[in-house]
Amino acid sequence: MAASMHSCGVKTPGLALNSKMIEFGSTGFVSSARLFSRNINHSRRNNVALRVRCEAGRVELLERKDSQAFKVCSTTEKELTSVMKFGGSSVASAERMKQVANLILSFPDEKPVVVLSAMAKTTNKLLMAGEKAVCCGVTNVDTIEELSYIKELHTRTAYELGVGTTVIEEHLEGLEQLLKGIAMMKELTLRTRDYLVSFGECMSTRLFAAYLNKTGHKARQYDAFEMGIITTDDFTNADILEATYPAVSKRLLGDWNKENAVPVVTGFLGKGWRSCAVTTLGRGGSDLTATTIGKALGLREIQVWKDVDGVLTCDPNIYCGAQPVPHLTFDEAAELAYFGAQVLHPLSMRPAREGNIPVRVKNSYNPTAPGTVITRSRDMSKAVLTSIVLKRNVTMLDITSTRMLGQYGFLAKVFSTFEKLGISVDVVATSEVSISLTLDPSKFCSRELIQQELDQVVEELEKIAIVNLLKHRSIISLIGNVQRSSYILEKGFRVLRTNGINVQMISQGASKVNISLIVNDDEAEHCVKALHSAFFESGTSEATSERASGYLAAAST
Ligand SMILES: Nc1ncnc2c1ncn2[C@@H]1O[C@H](COP(=O)(O)OP(=O)(O)O)[C@@H](O)[C@H]1O
Ligand SMILES: N[C@@H](CC(=O)OP(=O)(O)O)C(=O)O
Repeated sequence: MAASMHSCGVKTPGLALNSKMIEFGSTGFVSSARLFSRNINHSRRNNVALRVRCEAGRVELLERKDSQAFKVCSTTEKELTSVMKFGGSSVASAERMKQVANLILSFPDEKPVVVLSAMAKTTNKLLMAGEKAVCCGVTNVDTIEELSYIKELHTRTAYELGVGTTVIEEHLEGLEQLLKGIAMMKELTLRTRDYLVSFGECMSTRLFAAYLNKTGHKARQYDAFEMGIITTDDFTNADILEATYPAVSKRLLGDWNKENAVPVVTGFLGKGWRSCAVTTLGRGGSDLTATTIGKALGLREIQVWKDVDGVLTCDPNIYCGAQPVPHLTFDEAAELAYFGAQVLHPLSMRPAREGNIPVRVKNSYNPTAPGTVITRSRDMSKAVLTSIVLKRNVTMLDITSTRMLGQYGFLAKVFSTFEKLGISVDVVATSEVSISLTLDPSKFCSRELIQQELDQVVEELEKIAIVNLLKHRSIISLIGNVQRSSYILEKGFRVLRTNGINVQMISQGASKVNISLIVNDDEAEHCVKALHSAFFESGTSEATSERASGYLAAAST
């Protein structure tokens, strides 16, 4: 289809607006066709927010936020269209960076904001180098193996990309200086840790932008902490603040309108609003950077490019027969990420859901695979189980009130203890006098503090209850259509019983997309495999759920 544009006046009740109408012809025009097929389009220009419906070649105005003159967003104009985020696995080497550049350029109608993570392994190596620097002495910093690895990787990549090392020299020198500082101080604070890992994203984006420029495609590198990503000062796990959205929009759109250079932005990083220091958004945080930018600019789509064919039915490291899930809702994806599926950052769905922007999870190693599309809603009529997620090494607490039945305030007292100690709870099941809940050790302040904090929790709770602390448990989350929870539970428990597994706690989240089961760590992988085989390989996956419907129909008669 071809799109032609002509000016017209769109009249809506109470508003006479100047706009353009898009008409579709009959020859190929990819981006307009996409606009057409997506049906609803959002546009933000000159502080005017529009919602338009594109149907039968016409653009109908649904909503606008003020009464100034505006233009309907047209893909024939050079507007930023999407975010394309590439994780560390996608930019692991010069060869991979070249392929990613080709991939981006293979969508000539896309005008993306590119978000990059650090080159694969870099973040872990930086953290390791920091740990070693604490105790190796200033004079030995240059012998730290991880420092040599990072220097060698980035220098080689610069040469192989043909961009020279000038763009990263300052950072490589700065990194060594920082490690010497850590060695001198003999300590690595959370704040320093964030500054240290930021070198990874700062270097990958500089190399990539330089490569695009070298190949004749105008690009501009941005450090997120200089570009308006404003966060809390919770180093290593900072939250994005609202002020980010207008700041990012102003900066990126302002520059784009002036110079039309592809923005290449560091994922994972932000700037603490009080400290003004570099912060990070938690491991895997580049996904959150991508959705935040997508929402800030009101873009059409957010793409996160990984090394797998989308979100899979379970972790492929647990079971290699995991299959791609074609469609998820924001709620399902958020639950899946929160309960441990490494593929998405736990908070990354929030901005996408708020902006109602579809997120597409794609494989940069296999770009033609359809991937997973994540949207606000989807057809659940055939959905049973979508994905199985495993979170290992959780601690479970059984808390039984020492008072009589019917005592009010028990739950409040228990939860106020967690609030006081700043510890978050994952899964909860309650009766009138007892509570079972799980705590995620990865959310404790630091590894060394885990036992100390646990002892403190138990000590506090023992003032009002008998406490039983159970370590080395796993949460298996069944993400799916909880309208079919009885069927999922019946089948799931049958599988677990056959395999001799004793479930120690069960909880169905208020989100209604997740049933969580707690089992011993050493049984968990086996459970996931058995459940996967029963739900996805014996004809009761989403694609073939009729038997489930049949079961429900039979059960209700
Ligand atoms: N349910 C799942 N679906 C897809 N990938 C998963 C799932 N659970 C765990 N993974 C792991 O997540 C990895 C992708 O996430 P991540 O490493 O953060 O990618 P990137 O670094 O490219 O952003 C995959 O390689 C896979 O091993
Ligand atoms: N480099 C950071 C941020 C990130 O998002 O990485 P990735 O996209 O490779 O998961 C990390 O390793 O946590």
